[in-house]
This record gives sequence, C-alpha cells and structure tokens, in this order.
Amino acid sequence: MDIMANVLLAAGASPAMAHSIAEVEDFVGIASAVLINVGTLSDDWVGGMKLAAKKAVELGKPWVLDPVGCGATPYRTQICAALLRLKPTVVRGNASEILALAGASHTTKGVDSTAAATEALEAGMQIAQEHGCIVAISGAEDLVTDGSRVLRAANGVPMLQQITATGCSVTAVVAAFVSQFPQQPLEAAAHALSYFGLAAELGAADAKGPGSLRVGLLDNLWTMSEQQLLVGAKVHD
Ligand SMILES: Nc1ncnc2c1ncn2[C@@H]1O[C@H](COP(=O)(O)OP(=O)(O)O)[C@@H](O)[C@H]1O
Ligand SMILES: Cc1ncsc1CCOP(=O)(O)O
Ligand SMILES: [Mg+2]
Repeated sequence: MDIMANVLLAAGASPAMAHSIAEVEDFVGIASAVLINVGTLSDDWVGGMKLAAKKAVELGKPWVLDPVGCGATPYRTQICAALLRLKPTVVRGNASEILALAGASHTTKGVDSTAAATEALEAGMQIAQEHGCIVAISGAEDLVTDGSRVLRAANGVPMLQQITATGCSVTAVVAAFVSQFPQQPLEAAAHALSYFGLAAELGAADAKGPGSLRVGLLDNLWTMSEQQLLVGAKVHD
C-alpha cells in the first residue's frame, strides 16, 4: 500500500485507500477510477471489493482489477473469477495470474510469475473477448489486448521484479491513466505501463540495487518531462 500510493502521488494522481463496506461506495462516488487489488485477501475485505466494483459500474466509472496471486490458492482463484464477472474495464496481471484467471492449467508459486508474458497472450485475449475488458500482461515486454488488437510496451528493467508491489503499483498507474482516457482504455493501459517502465529505466542508471531503484523509480515518475516520455516510451503494435 505504501509504494502503490506513493507511485500514484509521484505520477500526479490522488490516491485514497479504502476497503470497509461502511464507506467504500462513498469513496467510489468521489473517485475518477477504482482499483481493486486482491493482494492481502481476507474474507471481510471481499465484501468491500464487490461493493466497490458494483458501484463503479453503476456510476459508469472505470475500474481496474489486479488479480494478485490468482492461481496460488483455490480461494484466491475463485474470488478473482467472481470479481472478473463484475465487469472490470482493465485487468492487469503477470503471466501466471492471467493464465490462472483464464482457467488454464498452470503451476504458480505465489504472487510472482513462473511464465513469460507471451505464454499468457492467448489466455489474455480469451478473457478480453469473454468479459469485454482490456487485459494487460506484464513482463519483459508488456502485452495489452482488447481481444483482437495487441499493443506492446517494451520499457522496464528486470530488477523491478525484486521490488515488491511494483506490479500492484503499475496497475494503479493504469487506473490513473484510464481515469483520464476512459474511452481509450487499451492505449491508456499500454502508455501507463510504458511510463512506469521508463521511470524504472531512468532510475536504474543510478541504482545500486532494489532499494535505490525503488527511490529512483519514484523520483523519475515525478521528474519525467513530456520530452523524456515522448523519446523514451516504446509502445508499438
Ligand atoms: N524481465 C523484465 N524486464 C523488464 N521489465 C520487467 C520485467 N519483468 C517485469 N517487468 C516490469 O515490472 C513491472 C511489474 O511487473 P511484474 O513483475 O510482471 O508484475 P507482478 O509484480 O504483478 O508480478 C512492470 O512494469 C513490468 O513491465
Ligand atoms: C508479497 C505480497 N504478498 C501478498 S500481496 C504481495 C505484493 C505483490 O505485489 P506484486 O504483484 O506487485 O508483486
Ligand atoms: Mg502482481
């Protein structure tokens, strides 16, 4: 929750984290977009997640699902499937999570991926077609699909995998971008992934390891100029 909220602030967004069933619908009312992240799943949070998703759909606001650890336990897989039925605008997961969400037989080891993004493209396209959403699969090259088109975002550094919740954080940036371009969620998601990956590339130049890369990532999300983004972003068909 710390890095995710700080990434959003550095990107110029305004995060608020809420999960209580007593207030979550009111928060959706004032939000531009909703992110549901099942990272630290527990029964009492699931009620808040479902209320938030339903309210977002009712109000016509975009909502984004991060199926963290989908496939790791039957409970997690079942909750992610139930959330998927509540019509997210975008799903962003790693390859293992997307394979599990599509019902493919695949062995996962928790919240980290055991597969490459390309291995989950077919599964992602299937989810996108069946549920009418955008699916973004992160990895060495991120793949974003609406079920027919595929955009590729080729920024990032491998060491992002050694900083916990960078996947969660990039999903939050996806939600922020989609809030600004709700009619173009495919493009918004791809460019969010590219912006995040480019900030990591710029931060990696001075990083000694995951700790300083985490700092450099936040700093570069904050300082990146429009020119740096235009020159460095690698989004292509
Ligand atoms: N091998 C890699 N090379 C470059 N960037 C990567 C690589 N693997 C993941 N990333 C980037 O790290 C971020 C988190 O992705 P990922 O590790 O796949 O998600 P998660 O943390 O949910 O497993 C994304 O921005 C992604 O593009
Ligand atoms: C370590 C851990 N455990 C439950 S959620 C979480 C963070 C996962 O973050 P990410 O999906 O970005 O790797
Ligand atoms: Mg993740």
